[in-house]
Amino acid sequence: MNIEPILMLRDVSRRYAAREVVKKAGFALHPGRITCLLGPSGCGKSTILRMIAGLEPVDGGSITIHHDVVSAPGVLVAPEQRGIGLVFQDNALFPHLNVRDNVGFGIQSLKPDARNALVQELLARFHIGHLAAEWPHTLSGGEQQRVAIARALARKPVLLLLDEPFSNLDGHLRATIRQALMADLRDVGTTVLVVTHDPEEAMTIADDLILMADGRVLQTGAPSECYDNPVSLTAAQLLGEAICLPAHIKDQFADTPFGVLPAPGQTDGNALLIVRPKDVILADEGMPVTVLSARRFGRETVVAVARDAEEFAIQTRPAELAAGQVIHLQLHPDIALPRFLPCPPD
Ligand SMILES: Nc1ncnc2c1ncn2[C@@H]1O[C@H](COP(=O)(O)OP(=O)(O)OP(=O)(O)O)[C@@H](O)[C@H]1O
Repeated sequence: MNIEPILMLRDVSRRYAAREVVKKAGFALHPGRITCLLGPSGCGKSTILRMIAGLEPVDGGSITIHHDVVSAPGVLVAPEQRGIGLVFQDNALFPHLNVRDNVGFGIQSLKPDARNALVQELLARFHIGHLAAEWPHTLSGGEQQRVAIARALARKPVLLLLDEPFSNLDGHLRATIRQALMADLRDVGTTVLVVTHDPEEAMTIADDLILMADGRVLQTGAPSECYDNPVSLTAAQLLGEAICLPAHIKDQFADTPFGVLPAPGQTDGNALLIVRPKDVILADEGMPVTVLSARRFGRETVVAVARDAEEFAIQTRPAELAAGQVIHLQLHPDIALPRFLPCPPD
């Protein structure tokens, strides 16, 4: 991407006592884009967010906003001087202020008319104008979140950080609230970094993804690119089920349990074939596997199968399958190029 990044992390590390919890992490955030930082619990996501916000120092590497170094060993620009908005999981509204005053809290230096106009604009933009005189404790989780985000945006931050923003919302409302809120944030054009451990959430809302595990950034890129072309088995599994099968590559072709497949540009030798469950179909002939169980979910059946010592799941249309039955699998004809990883993968 040619556009100048708003924020850059270069080789950022963080230690707690002797334990390094963020290890040479690097990525860039670009203006107006929604980026999701995805990784399992404890992998260092919140620590990265706190370092970006200036709430913690870095032990190694640097963070720049536009071209200014805001964090480096011995450098720590104060949070309020970074122009970054941060909304935590609990939203942390001021309980003694109504919605209007919560939103206007950070802009008291503005003249009253300008302040009122901006608050009105944000209340309308985030569909909370009717709640202006309400107290935080009377609001639903989703409403509180809109107030917290409007309050953060009132200071016109260059970047908005959201830490697990949807984790407190009820399951059935979550997707609807998420979709509406992200649409509003897109309309505002703010640059947003969202921390989540939910792959579906990340795939749904992100323009750009950052995949993390064990303190390291594994991969950055568009969600579809990360999903279809994972750089490692760990990266593949962060975004959902990945089927991993042995392959042997020779002269740009791979010998795999699905037969011989094209493998352009791949190095000769043992490799792993990585495919998504959606890329595998039932067929009359192909790779034989034994059904372990079959469970119907709506219009799909999830079939757990075993091939030698490997077990994995595939998705298929409703089919009568019994445990112990041998079925045959092929790769979906629409699959572009199968993905191979060097062996061992990680
Ligand atoms: N102040 C601290 N002192 C010591 N260890 C800490 C501190 N903060 C975080 N850690 C540890 O650092 C690691 C990374 O924590 P962090 O909160 O960044 O992970 P996370 O990916 O955000 O996890 P979660 O999704 O569960 O919030 C964890 O093992 C955590 O226990």
